[in-house]
Parts: sequence; C-alpha cells; structure tokens
Amino acid sequence: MDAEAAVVGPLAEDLRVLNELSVVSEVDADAVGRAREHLEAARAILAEKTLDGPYGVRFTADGRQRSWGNAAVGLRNPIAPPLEFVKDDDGTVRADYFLRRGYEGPPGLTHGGISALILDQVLGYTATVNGCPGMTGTLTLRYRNPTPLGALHAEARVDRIEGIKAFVVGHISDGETVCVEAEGVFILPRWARERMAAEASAVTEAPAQD
Ligand SMILES: CCCCCCCC(=O)SCCNC(=O)CCNC(=O)[C@H](O)C(C)(C)COP(=O)(O)OP(=O)(O)OC[C@H]1O[C@@H](n2cnc3c(N)ncnc32)[C@H](O)[C@@H]1OP(=O)(O)O
Repeated sequence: MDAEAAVVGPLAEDLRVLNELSVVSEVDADAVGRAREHLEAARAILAEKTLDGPYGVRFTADGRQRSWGNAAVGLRNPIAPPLEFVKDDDGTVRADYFLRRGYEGPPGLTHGGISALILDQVLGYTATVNGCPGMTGTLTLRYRNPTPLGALHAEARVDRIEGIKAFVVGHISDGETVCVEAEGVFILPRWARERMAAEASAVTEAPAQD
C-alpha cells in the first residue's frame, strides 16, 4: 500500500465503523451530543481543503488506476464495503466482502439495492478485465433467497462478447446459498467508440518517422 493509501484508507474505515455505530449505538442524548462535538471538529479539519468536483479516476506513478471515490470499491469511500477483486486464470472474478449493520434493508438482512450496487461493480469489472470495458446498459437481478449481513461472496464471469457488448453473469452467496443472481449487458459507449476510431485514424494518417 502506498503512503497516501496508508493515510486515507484508515479514515474511511473509521467512518465505516461510525456509520454502523450511528445505527446501533444506544448511548444517551448527552453522550450523542458529546460525540457530535468531536465529529464537528473532525469535519472542520477535513473541510479545510477539498476537491472542487468528484474524485474521478486517477493514476499512480506506475500507471495503476485508482478509483478511490467509487461507491463499491473506493478505498477513500466509507460507503464502499469495500470490495477487493481476485481474477482467476479462466477470467472469473471473485470478491469476499463484509457488510456491517449499516447496510440493512429488510430487518436483519442486506438491502436489495446494496446487492445491486455490488453486482453492478463485480459484473462491470469482470467485463473490463476480460477485454470488453463498458458502462452498464442493462442489469437484471433475481433475488432468490434473503441475503444476510456479514460475510458474503460475489463472483462473475463473461457469458459472451458480441462486438462492443459484454454479457456477464454472476451471483452473491452467503458461502452456502445463492442469494442474488445477476445478468448484465456492458456496452462501450458511442462517445468512446468515436474517440477510439479518431485516435486510430490519427495514427494511420501520421507521417512515417525516420
Ligand atoms: C471497472 C469498471 C466497473 C464499472 C462498474 C459500474 C458500472 C456502472 O455503474 S456504469 C453507470 C450506469 N450506467 C450508465 O450510466 C449508462 C448510461 N447509458 C449510456 O451511457 C448509454 O445508453 C449506453 C452506453 C448504455 C449505450 O449507448 P450507445 O453506445 O450510444 O448505444 P447505441 O450506439 O445506441 O447502441 C449500441 C448497442 O447497444 C445496445 N444497447 C443500447 N442501450 C442498451 C441498454 N441500455 N441495454 C442493452 N443494450 C443496449 C443497442 O441495441 C446496440 O446494439 P446493436 O449494436 O446490437 O444494435
């Protein structure tokens, strides 16, 4: 982990714990007030210097991509569980992750929209690392069984690639039972296709160098 990650990663992790405590803490009103005074002090320090817009995608000195603001995988983002992916030799992508009690939807269970967030990211990443990057065109979910909170597993594989479209399938399980199944169509957008075509044509038309 680089030096910046070692600083901001633990901040996001602290905020994940605070998110859960906001839901489950049973301290009295006086204690909540005292906690808020500390949070206000922290807020003031962090707000001293901020970006003007979203975090976006940045790159490390050695060219690796940093999506640290991403709501599913972002190292800096306390909303992200976060997910960390492992890609198998056959292209399958897997992630073991942990959902705290702040991700609750139905009592005691994971919110269905959170499962959608996770599957969108897992399937989209699978399309990208299998050579067909794109934005989610359609994501279809089947909630087969209730999804618990806590330790969960997601995985996905490319079903087929048709030109600019990747058809990806995947699921979330609690380690034993499949809870949510997903199918996604990921499409390289027209603007990206046009930019790539323009760049290819510029290379073709460039005069030969000695
Ligand atoms: C590592 C990264 C992981 C990322 C994971 C997270 C992914 C996300 O959350 S992305 C955010 C959510 N998605 C979006 O915001 C996308 C918004 N939509 C768009 O940008 C566009 O509508 C987009 C890109 C889907 C398609 O636009 P465009 O490229 O102009 O489509 P167009 O040229 O009309 O059609 C191309 C093909 O796709 C098909 N298509 C178009 N839209 C869709 C759709 N929504 N669903 C399925 N197929 C579609 C068309 O039928 C056409 O197929 P064919 O070539 O066989 O005729």
